[in-house]
Amino acid sequence: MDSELLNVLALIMSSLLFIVLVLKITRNLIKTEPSPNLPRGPWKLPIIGNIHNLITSSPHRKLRDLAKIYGPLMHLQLGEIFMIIVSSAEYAKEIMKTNDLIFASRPHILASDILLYESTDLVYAPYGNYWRHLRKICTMELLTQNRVKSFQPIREEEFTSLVKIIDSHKGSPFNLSEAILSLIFDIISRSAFGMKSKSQEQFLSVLKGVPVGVGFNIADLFPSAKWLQLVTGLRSKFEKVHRQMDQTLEDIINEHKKQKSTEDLVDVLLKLQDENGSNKDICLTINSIKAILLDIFLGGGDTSSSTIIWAMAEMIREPKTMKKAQVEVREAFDMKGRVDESCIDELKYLKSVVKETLRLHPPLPLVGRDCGQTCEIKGYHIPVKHKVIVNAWAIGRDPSYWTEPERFYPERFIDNPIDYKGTNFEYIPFGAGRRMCPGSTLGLINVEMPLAFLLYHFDWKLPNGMKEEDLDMSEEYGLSVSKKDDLYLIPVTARPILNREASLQGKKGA
Ligand code: HEM
Repeated sequence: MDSELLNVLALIMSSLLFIVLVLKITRNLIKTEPSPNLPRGPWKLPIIGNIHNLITSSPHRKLRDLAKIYGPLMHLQLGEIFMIIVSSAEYAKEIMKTNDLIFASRPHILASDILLYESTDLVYAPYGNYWRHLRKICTMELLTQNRVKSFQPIREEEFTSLVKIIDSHKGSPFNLSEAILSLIFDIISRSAFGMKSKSQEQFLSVLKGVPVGVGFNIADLFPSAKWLQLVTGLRSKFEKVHRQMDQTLEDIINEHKKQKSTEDLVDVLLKLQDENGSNKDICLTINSIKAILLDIFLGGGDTSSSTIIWAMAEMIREPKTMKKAQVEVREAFDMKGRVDESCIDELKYLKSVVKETLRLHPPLPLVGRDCGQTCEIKGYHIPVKHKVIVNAWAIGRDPSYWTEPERFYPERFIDNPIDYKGTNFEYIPFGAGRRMCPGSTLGLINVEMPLAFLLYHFDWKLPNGMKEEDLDMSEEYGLSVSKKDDLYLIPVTARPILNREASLQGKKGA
């Protein structure tokens, strides 16, 4: 939770003590109407409700602890906002499948209004014709299997140059977190915007300043108190970042209008804008294009890079797992002398490593929806406009579905039909239902391939004689939940990178 929030809370709390006492006395004197059967929740303080229950930097953990007491469907009040917290696969299915249409919009937040062009992007657009139109563009044009495949040369080039950089640091501690973050953002920006340019570098540096804690900040919890947006400085922070990002996107789009190069996502969107000129109902404006590009950039970058780092951190703590993954990758690619995407489906164990990483560390642990219409879920009353948060992280660690849930054990996914499609509600790292992530194909290839490269070319050791169990696995909330401390590892080159000609000759000889 934000530090501004803590300051404001301290003020509110002290002035509330008196009110609480008065209310406690009057509560017993006034007879209330029988309330509908709302899910249970912790006792609520006046005005702040349950904010004090959530003072922690890891809301998904705190919410799981509360759900252990109050149940898998829990009612909370955070300031002016009423929330239903879902912490079991059964209730997640009720929200994301049985009643998916009722919960098809997302909660309204200040950040998306300012940063994402009044929520005209795909992630935050309210459910309706406009959202359907954007979703179609994403699933049929921008993020299709073929489109993702078309970016293969970009990925291979970037992975190869990463291996060269790591090789030049062999034998000494290397900041893998930093290198992977910039690798993934380079790949996404080259795929979305074309070749790297001056404005892209600027875009990346601007994004590093995006304020964290989106969704649980004080301005979102007291939306009617607009002054809070000013006092906390949140509005001006968001507006500053927005102005910088907007200028960068404007430059990128203008460059694309002038120059014709290999087709990237900006070109596809501009083409669709021309074709849609006659469709007055759904107009793809330049701002919608910018908003979609931000979804791809923000949605696709941090999620993949944090998953890669969690996977490497978990494997370094479990040397047998890392060895097993390395043996598999090396057996698959030793004949070719290099890693390529054509064999990725053969890497069953590596895929299980990624699945297990996403079970323990879903980059977006809390999936937000809005209740569009009063309804009943298994006998509980869910009022319209309540926010619904599905705790995908807690569900992925629920002992009712997972044996030894806290253990990193990729073997659990071998010969196990559970997949990412959002039909197994005990495993929903990409969400489920109509708002499910449309970028899973791109996201997964951007995780699996770099891991294959890292495991094929290098052995890895912890620096300074650190023991496996001493590696700090603390989390940090940002655009996604990532490992708090950068992961430093010592690379030992096991398979030096061959130049393309040499590897092709090796192939011919074989
Ligand atoms: C490891 C990688 C990723 C993970 C774990 C992930 C996870 C998620 C989750 C949990 C949601 C919410 C789903 C729901 O409400 O049911 C989501 C939505 C979304 N994701 Fe991803 N994502 C990843 C990569 C990507 C990539 C690469 C892109 C695009 C390039 C992307 C674009 C989006 C968009 C646009 C939405 C909003 C969809 C809508 O509301 O209709 N994601 N993602």
